[in-house]
Amino acid sequence: MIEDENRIVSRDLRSEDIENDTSLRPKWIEEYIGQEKVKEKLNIFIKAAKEREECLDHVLLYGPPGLGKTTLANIIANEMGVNIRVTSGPAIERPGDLASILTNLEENDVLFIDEIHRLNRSVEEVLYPAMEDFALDLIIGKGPSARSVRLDLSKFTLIGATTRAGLLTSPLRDRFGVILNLDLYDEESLKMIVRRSANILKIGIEDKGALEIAKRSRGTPRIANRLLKRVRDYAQVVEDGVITVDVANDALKLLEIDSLGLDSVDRKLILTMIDNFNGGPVGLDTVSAATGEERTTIEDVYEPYLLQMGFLNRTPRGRIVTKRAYEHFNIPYEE
Ligand SMILES: Nc1ncnc2c1ncn2[C@@H]1O[C@H](COP(=O)(O)OP(=O)(O)OP(=O)(O)O)[C@@H](O)[C@H]1O
Ligand SMILES: [Mg+2]
Repeated sequence: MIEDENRIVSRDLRSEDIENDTSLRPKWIEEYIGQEKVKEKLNIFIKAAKEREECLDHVLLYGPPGLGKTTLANIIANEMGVNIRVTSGPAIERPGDLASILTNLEENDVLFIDEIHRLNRSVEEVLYPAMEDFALDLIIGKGPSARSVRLDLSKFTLIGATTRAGLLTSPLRDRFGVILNLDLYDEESLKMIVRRSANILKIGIEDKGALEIAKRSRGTPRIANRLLKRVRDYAQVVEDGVITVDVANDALKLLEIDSLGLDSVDRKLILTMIDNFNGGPVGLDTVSAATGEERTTIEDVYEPYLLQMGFLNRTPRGRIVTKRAYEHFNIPYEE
């Protein structure tokens, strides 16, 4: 995903997050905050699979970046008591690469494929029999003498992650027994995530300070953790170290994050739609051309939050800016 590296509210992974992501990542379902429906289902499926001493059915996780898909894949492997092998769609270039990963899995292991929608077609075709029959179909020889040989694989659980389930081809999507949708987090869950992270990082924080960070995290744990670290810097240098609501407010103001967590790109999207298209309806491709932001980036990264905030409506005729958005930006709204 192409995005400005400096965007502090970007949901994408940045180098500073790598340390964050590993130390702050919950390891068990119990520690995983929010996403109650997802956890409830997983708890049942995991318990049932363990009782039958079988591996878990293949799982597809989808939702915007930074909501905890990678975290959940690791949790599933942990709860099942098996190894996890991590890779990603773009990293598996040829069918042979996938074949070698698959033949090296041990019984019941988890294979996690991030960005699974980016697998190329020839690689994807190797996955079909692997997922369905735990088998690999190899072609031996060339031309008229070529024949197909079937190789058995150990049973394994494939966990795929993607931003939108609709990006997968239907034969691939149909082979997942469990499909779980991660939603943006509510304020209360994000506040708990901020408090948990502060505790791990030994940062003093007041409840209202945590809430202030939660409110501006665009429903995304990765952003909440990143803001927490930046606010900590501010608290340490300018104040006496504890994150109070005032410290949080001052620090976030300095970071140019508005009261709802919107940043310059969000503003550009909404204001372009208002100024150039009278608030819509306007098609996504037109918005993309007018703002210079990629269509998929708009769809996967910006829109989910703007929709959740009730700033945008999706209609068959295109996107429409709502009255709420006009009010937030102090622009008169004409019915
Ligand atoms: N439910 C949660 N409770 C506590 N922390 C969470 C939760 N979900 C995510 N996090 C934290 O948010 C960060 C990002 O999560 P993760 O890397 O799993 O997101 P992702 O969905 O895989 O993102 P991407 O799509 O960019 O790969 C991690 O550091 C993790 O600690
Ligand atoms: Mg991830």
